Amino acid sequence: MSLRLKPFTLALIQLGNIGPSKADNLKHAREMILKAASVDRKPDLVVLPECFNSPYGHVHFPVYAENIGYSPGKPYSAPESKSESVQMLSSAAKETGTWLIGGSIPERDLTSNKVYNTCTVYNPKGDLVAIHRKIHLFDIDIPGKIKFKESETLTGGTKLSSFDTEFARIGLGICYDIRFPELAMIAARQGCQVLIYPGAFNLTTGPLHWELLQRSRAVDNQVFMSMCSPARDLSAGYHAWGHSMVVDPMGKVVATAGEDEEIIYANIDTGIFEETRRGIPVGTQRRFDVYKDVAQNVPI
Ligand SMILES: NC(=O)CC(=O)C(=O)O
Repeated sequence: MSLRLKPFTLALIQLGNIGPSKADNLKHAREMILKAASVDRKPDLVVLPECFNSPYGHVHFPVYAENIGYSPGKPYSAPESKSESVQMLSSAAKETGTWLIGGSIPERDLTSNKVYNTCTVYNPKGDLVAIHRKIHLFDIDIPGKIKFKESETLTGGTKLSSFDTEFARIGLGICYDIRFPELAMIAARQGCQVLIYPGAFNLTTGPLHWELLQRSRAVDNQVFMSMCSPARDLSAGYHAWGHSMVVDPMGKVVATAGEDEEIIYANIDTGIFEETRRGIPVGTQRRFDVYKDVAQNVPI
């Protein structure tokens, strides 16, 4: 059963200065979380970008990976986690008294020794309440433009993830996951009104696809859709697109960042959510009797 969407304020931290020192990255992320929360109208939910504690690249993931003490099917525990990133995120959420989506970090599962690109989520008491392992790995090759193969060192997650707050049910994904509309549609059908995907598009795909995909997922599912990127750093090995964004259920961009480090805020308005669903009732007009072969895995 879906809980009711209530108005809330979302803050996206388009984090800059992500360099080789994990300690510096964590220190800077912590300062920015405190800064994001120290405004007159404190945000209810703060979000960090994909891979905020490590440079983004398959060679870096195993080197920066931390075990976060997570075993599928077992309860999460931030205070017991030995992960320095989890410790920092948990204490920052508690100190600010806000919900926190901790971007993503490379995570090592000690049982399998596999490495994942993992998002962790904290409530205002600092409890670790949700985890999302990036499901669709970013393996692309556009000749002369960009070649990237996360699967060289990462394993894809196998579970859909969402969490409930007092103001919304929120669906999670990470970056490339947005290209697979099924994930967003299932989340919406499970009652998520807001989808938040930490992400790091690049200078080839970003200009054409970053906004288009977010507006598409928002309109398809009549949800708020948001992606939070690192700032662009042309001295880094991977050049992130930036332009962290929040889109409303009508597909309107309600907040967007530039390329540099920046914190943007968006007021999530329940009126537009209800009006959109009432005015264009696609949620009740679907023809699942006609879409039978969607679930058949036939490559195109
Ligand atoms: N970095 C990603 O996971 C995805 C991306 O950059 C793209 O889809 O384009």
